Amino acid sequence: MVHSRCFSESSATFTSIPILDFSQTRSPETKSTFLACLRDALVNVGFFYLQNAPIAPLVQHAFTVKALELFQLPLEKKLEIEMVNSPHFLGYSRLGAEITALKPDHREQFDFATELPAPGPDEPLYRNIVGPNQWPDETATPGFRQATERYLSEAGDLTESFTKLIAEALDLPPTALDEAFDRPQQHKLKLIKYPPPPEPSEESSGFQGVGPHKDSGFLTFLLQATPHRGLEVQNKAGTWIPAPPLPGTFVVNIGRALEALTGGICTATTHRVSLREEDFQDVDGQSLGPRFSFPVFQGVSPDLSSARISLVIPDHIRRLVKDEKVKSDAEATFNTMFRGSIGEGTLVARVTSHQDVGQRWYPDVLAKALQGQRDFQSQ
Ligand SMILES: O=C(O)CCC(=O)C(=O)O
Ligand SMILES: [Fe+2]
Repeated sequence: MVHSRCFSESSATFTSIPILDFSQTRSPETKSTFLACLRDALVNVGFFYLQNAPIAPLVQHAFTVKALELFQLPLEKKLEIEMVNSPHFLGYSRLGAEITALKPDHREQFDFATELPAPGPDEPLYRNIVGPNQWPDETATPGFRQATERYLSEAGDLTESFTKLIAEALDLPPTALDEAFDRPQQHKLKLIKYPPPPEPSEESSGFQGVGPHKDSGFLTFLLQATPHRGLEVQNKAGTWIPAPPLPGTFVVNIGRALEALTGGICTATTHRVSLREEDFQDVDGQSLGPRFSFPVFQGVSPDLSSARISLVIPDHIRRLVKDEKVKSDAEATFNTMFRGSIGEGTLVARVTSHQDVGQRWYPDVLAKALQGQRDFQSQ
């Protein structure tokens, strides 16, 4: 079985991904069941499917249509908003431009975010992970910006409801995590296209959609917009568990910021997208075309550090956490970097993923990050 409704407790060596139903949060009788399932997913799995999320299907649909149109623009139009122009890591990344776990990802993507101004010159460098978007030419994609901002705004409201639910699932007051966020808070929306993998060959073997990684933010809300399989989640025994798209659901997962804030009680789980030829075909062997997925990464205040946050998590919740170390901890080199401020850790993660942006805007940070990676590997 690939996934399960939350009937019983999972363990850190989960073999299925729980399904939570957001509509249960609306009545006091069912909310406690929801919170129990959420608690289990937070401490053991780090991933769950969410049904009945309050993002209107029409808003999802309008955004998806516009997102697919955006990918159809000619390359020169996309390059007008190439990410390398932006010190805020927003804009277009060509196929293969992003690196995860030391290898290029076989995907093309656009990064957008809640529209906010760039930081002032006196603010810390890492605050530049927040800043204004590069929007595509409105005449080339009429209505794109509006549909995207609408979607991101509804997703932003959902992140706020979830922040309260997570606090409650940890038996904390609903507002306990509020201090982790800026007002307004910037969230990121990534539009991703994974073209079908090249014919298997010597060079293409080991092609990755996106390599094993943990997300940097608080929570991620992922819309799998096509029926392809490929997303996989690693349990603490190191086994990869598939997370295929379930119609009408989002895949929600915990990022490093939430893990750091809760001192590791909530677990940020490693995941990847594999590109297998068979995942790009339907049951009759017909091509499904490219895979599209749209994650929203819930941001936190870049100034936040685990040293500054005073969360006292009750003992009975702490006791739920089994002290199992994952056997292969992807990108473990980032672990120590999240001990400073989250903004600093995130900037290091970004320059390592987008080295062209790093080279242009943050050459010193990039040099240090690459040295850190080399030192880690030679240990
Ligand atoms: O495409 C997906 O399904 C997952 C993408 C992902 O994990 C990421 O971009 O962080
Ligand atoms: Fe991810």
